[in-house]
Amino acid sequence: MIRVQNLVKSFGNFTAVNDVSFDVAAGEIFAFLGPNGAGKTTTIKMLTTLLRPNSGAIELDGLNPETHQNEARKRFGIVFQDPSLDGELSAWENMEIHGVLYHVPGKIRHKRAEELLKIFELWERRNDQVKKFSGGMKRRLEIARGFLHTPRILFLDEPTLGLDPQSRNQLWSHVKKVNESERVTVFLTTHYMDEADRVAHRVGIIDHGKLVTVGTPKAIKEQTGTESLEEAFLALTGSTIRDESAGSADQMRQFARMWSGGRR
Ligand SMILES: Nc1ncnc2c1ncn2[C@@H]1O[C@H](COP(=O)(O)OP(=O)(O)OP(=O)(O)O)[C@@H](O)[C@H]1O
Repeated sequence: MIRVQNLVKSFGNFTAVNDVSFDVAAGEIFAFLGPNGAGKTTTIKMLTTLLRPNSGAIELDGLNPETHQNEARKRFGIVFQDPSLDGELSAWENMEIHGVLYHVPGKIRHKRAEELLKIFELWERRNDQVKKFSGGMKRRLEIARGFLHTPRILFLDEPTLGLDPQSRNQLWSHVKKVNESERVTVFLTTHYMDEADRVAHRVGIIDHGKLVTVGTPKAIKEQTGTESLEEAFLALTGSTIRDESAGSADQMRQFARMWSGGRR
């Protein structure tokens, strides 16, 4: 479903993503795990056609996003770290706008919005203004919205950042439900090791732009002789994961710009 070969992205002399290769199978939940600054967001931006790689190849659902950009974009949904909902509008209206932007026909759009709002436990609150929602509810709505146009792949960049453990668990149980019922491939980034361990079928550990290992959480722990991914990370990289607050503020804006024709 996703195939990445020898991907490289440099900013000036600095190589943010350094010769990264991996495959993600259809229907898989794949976690890209690494500390802040490891190169996760840069990789997601390249996969979602927001950034052009210096070199390497990407295939999404059999398509080369460089040559089939519009077709490729229709195949995926994306939820960035920063909120992109309109707080003045209701949950239902936020879903509607997204559906219209993606040209989902009215009948299908409404049926799907209802299903997703129910799965993500927001149906009762569909007519409330989003600004009155809790952080967890807003995240759930963003993810429900990301599924609206029935993407083949959903990209989630640090979706649980800043949420309490209960909201994180709730969010993942909903994502897993859609992943299982629709076989949507989910590519997520996180620096929460425990989360990757519980949620992902397979994990890729990235540090300083290099992919250190890829495998099931179980295999990675076995390979390193450790009990947790936290320890495995330490064994593989010689350092503990740095837990800082991630703060890139411009991704949705960039995405909007990209849709209107510009690209970095
Ligand atoms: N446009 C840019 N210009 C220069 N350096 C950049 C640019 N974008 C990212 N970087 C650098 O590339 C490195 C990787 O950044 P990236 O955002 O991919 O990390 P990350 O693993 O996603 O971390 P985070 O969770 O904080 O977003 C960082 O050192 C970052 O400062």
